[in-house]
Amino acid sequence: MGLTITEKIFSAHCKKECRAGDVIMAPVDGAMIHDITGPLAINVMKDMGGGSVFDPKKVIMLFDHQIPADSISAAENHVMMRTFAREQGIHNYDIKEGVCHQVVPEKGRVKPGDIVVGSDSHTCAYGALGAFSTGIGSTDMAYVLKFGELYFRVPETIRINANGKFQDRVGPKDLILTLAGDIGADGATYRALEFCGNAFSDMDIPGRMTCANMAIEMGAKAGIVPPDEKTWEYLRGRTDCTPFSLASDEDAKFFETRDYDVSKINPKIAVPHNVDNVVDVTEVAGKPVDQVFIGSCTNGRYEDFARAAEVLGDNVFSEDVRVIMVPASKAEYMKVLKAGLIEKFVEAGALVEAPCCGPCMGGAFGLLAPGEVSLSTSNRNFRGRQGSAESFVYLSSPETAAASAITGVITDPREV
Ligand SMILES: CC(C)[C@H](C(=O)O)[C@@H](O)C(=O)O
Ligand code: SF4
Repeated sequence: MGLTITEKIFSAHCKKECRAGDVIMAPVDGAMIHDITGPLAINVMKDMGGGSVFDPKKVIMLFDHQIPADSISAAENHVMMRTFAREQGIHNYDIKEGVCHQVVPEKGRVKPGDIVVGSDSHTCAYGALGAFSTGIGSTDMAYVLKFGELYFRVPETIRINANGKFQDRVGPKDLILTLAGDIGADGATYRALEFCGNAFSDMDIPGRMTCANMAIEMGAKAGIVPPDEKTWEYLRGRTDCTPFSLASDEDAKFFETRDYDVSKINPKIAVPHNVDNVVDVTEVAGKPVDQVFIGSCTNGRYEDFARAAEVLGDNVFSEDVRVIMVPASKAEYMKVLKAGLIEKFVEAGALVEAPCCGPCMGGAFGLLAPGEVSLSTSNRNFRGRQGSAESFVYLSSPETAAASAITGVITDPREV
């Protein structure tokens, strides 16, 4: 019987055949730590005897959640991590580059076939580039920092066959929200999702990142798009790896296969307070919103802002809505700027902020008061996620967010 992509990646790293269900130790090709979970990982590594990290070139450090430091304790964490980076010879992107799950692929720190771990649950995002990447806890990260390997249970794979063409103003975020609603928040626990079909082969890399990013919202360890020419094109100039083929064998054993015709997918909304509480936008259209956030590692790339700008057209945003836009990285910010979209959005009434996680998890700014409603292009809508435990977060695509920011209520982007 053949092997899945996931089984092939682990087999290559362990230099023996690995099958779903095997518990193995595997070396990692990258380990990402950020300002929230990095300090604990470093302190536990020191408790384990400290010493040198396994390979400073494979440790990725950056600050993105509480930046610039929004408290004395955050500033102290940053200082502690900067000191560790200097002592260990680790390159620290500091507060300058943006959100971890945009910076890691953007800087060529992951490539197809890699195993990359990060002390952040959305590390599965790099599956968009054909890697097995997954979030781990800070104490596991301490072990990885010291030894460069970690134990894994090789996950079974759920294959998603998505074919067809999206309707206008419907796209990758609506597809991944559809999957979250169908599979459920724990429906893929400890499985790997594999994204196949021409909906993915036609999809650009940012769209694939949106989908892979949210694999964890179904409990999945990974969300992998088999590498193709688009993958290698994206990596050209970012890494020195030469293209190779990596795909599941046709006779590989899948835990489950699900088929989707994306032309039938309508704009979707995840309704508070669960990501798998997904409905067609028409079911909640007309609901007033107080704040619209376009950004995060899920939908903070130039392509996401271009989608929003296309819907905005010559309109302005509603006077009753606070529109907060945060590109996911410096590089993405510059693309949005050079395309004249910062000016367009500011003229329309938006507040455009420097790259960071921002309102996504109620961090440094953009917090909601009790009773307030946010429509967000991020990936989580748990109670209290963006502020008061009495506030409400709805999740959507950039297109739906832009349409709703114009009207002041949740709006089907196909109707503006
Ligand atoms: C702060 C970090 C631990 C957390 C995560 O792991 O996902 C955050 O990035 C989030 O999105 O909730
Ligand atoms: S943008 Fe949001 S989801 Fe992404 S890493 Fe930051 S807090 Fe987590």
